[in-house]
Amino acid sequence: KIIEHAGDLNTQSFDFVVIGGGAAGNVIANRLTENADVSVLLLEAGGFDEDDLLVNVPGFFFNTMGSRLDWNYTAQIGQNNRTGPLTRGFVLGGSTAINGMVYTRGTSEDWDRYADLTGDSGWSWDSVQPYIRKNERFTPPADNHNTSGQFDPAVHGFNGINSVTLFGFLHHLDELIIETSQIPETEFPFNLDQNSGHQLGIGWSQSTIFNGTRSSSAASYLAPPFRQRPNLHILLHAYVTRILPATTNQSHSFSGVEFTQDAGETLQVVTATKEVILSAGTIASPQILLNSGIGDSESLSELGISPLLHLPSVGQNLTEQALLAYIWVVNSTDPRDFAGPNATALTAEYLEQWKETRTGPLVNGGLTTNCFLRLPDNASIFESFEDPSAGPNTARIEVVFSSSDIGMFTVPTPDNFIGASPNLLTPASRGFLTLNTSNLLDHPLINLNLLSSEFDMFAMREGVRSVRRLMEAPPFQGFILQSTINATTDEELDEYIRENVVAGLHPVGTASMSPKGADWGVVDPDLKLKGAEGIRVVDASVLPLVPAAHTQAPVYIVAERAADLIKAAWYL
Ligand SMILES: Cc1cc2nc3c(=O)[nH]c(=O)nc-3n(C[C@H](O)[C@H](O)[C@H](O)COP(=O)(O)OP(=O)(O)OC[C@H]3O[C@@H](n4cnc5c(N)ncnc54)[C@H](O)[C@@H]3O)c2cc1C
Repeated sequence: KIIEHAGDLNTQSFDFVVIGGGAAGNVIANRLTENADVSVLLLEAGGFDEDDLLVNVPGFFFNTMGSRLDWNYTAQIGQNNRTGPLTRGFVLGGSTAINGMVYTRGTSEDWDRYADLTGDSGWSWDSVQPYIRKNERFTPPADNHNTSGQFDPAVHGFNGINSVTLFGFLHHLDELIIETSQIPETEFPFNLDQNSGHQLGIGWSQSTIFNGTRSSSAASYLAPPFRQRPNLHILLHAYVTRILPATTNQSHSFSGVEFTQDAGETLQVVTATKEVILSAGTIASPQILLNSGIGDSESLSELGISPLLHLPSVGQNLTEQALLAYIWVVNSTDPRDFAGPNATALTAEYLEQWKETRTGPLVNGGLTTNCFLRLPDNASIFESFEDPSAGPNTARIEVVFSSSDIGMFTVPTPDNFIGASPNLLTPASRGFLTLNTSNLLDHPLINLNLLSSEFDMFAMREGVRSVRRLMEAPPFQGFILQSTINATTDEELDEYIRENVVAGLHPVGTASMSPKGADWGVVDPDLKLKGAEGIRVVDASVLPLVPAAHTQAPVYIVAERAADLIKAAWYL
């Protein structure tokens, strides 16, 4: 059950303590408590309100950024000395309760590369198929339209826990995008299902939405029948500060979890008799490890933290996608087609419709169509750079379309507009995260270091040019009135990009998997912390490279497999 005060727990000892109730943590909590003999305590720093409209109404997701549901981290962008927000969910459900709901698994090449890199064939595309099915339950869209020709049922699961669906409200912009994909010989061909392992081209987007309502990991994996299990305890407002060694002389065996419910005034400790599962996400998981003395010993000592385990890769290899908002002024007076100046007034009307029937413009998530692109494979940049994408069927750029995204953009003009923005999916640049102070409650220092590689700058420039070609396609004639980026030369584009690039909000890699015995990485392919007993990391931080995808589905897949690995290790 869900409780708010540690005093309401009737024991301080559990088989497993899971830190963080986000995408991964809630999968683990659910799967381990399938066995009634296993006790699990899930500690979540944020709160939970099942009826929160900000969470439940898919069309409100842009408003979650910077809200009470956001950790509100600030990160170094890595260009022109700029800083920017790095939104992460601060609520049960984690970032799945505030994200854009886009469901993309990455390509078969992405997963096969994970298998190669870690030396564990269990991470290959073929091997993770059962975990995709355990997670996914494909459901009809909110408007119950006929979906034939919009996805391939053969590559989907219909019996998993988390609902995935197609758009429930059709935008004119999407009609134009799909029309473009039907043009013979087009550079942007139609792809029936971008989650088949082959993602290139234009397709209908899939989203984690059920019956017009967001399906977060809390709504799905912690739905009432699961959260009512007597062996599952969920403690809210529990901010975990450190993981503690089992005894003072056995410093590489960990079992204690320290947390506070009163902003650090008092610290409490619970014990995991089997394992601590760290699922606090790409930012907080390495932060908790560092706070605990697990990281680069020298820099920990400099901060006054006693090093317990020397793992220099903790917080390194931070890999984040780079997004450049690209707004287009459009010739349309239909308020459903764009994020226009009347958005606020319309929102009230749309919300009434949503409340009454779970239909209307607010039932859609962040994307209703996707476009995944390669860049020219014969470009001279490849003479000096290895391709950072996973292979020839994996995109380098995604065009992020936005139509009725009320609240996302500060309206640049009084005109009506849409977004078609390049997102660099497979960056070569790497950032890092370190502690700022030894204060356990301070935010860490996050440097995303976006576009620091010359390859990434090249890819983003070409991404802008690809978007321009797309918007010049015949179906958009008469609809698109004006581009809001005037830069054309490489130099002009670079300057515009440096000034405007933002975080793609899919960071991974700060507690990376690597082969057993490797001299880099933080966890083994079974997600156990290297050189330690009693800790496993299960969340986006373990992905050694970012997939060419929005990251929630990959994290669900990792967590579903992790649950099986844990069960196998303990014969559960
Ligand atoms: C605004 C936004 C939009 C996004 N859009 C999409 C999208 O459309 N599609 C997609 O696939 N992905 C999207 N993502 C990314 C996706 O949501 C994440 O990759 C995924 O949720 C990561 O899962 P996780 O388990 O690693 O972390 P999270 O889901 O972030 O969960 C971490 C949990 O740990 C908790 N926690 C952190 N620190 C502590 C602590 N010290 N003590 C206790 N608890 C703690 C957090 O509160 C949170 O609940 C988006 C993310 C954001 C922020």
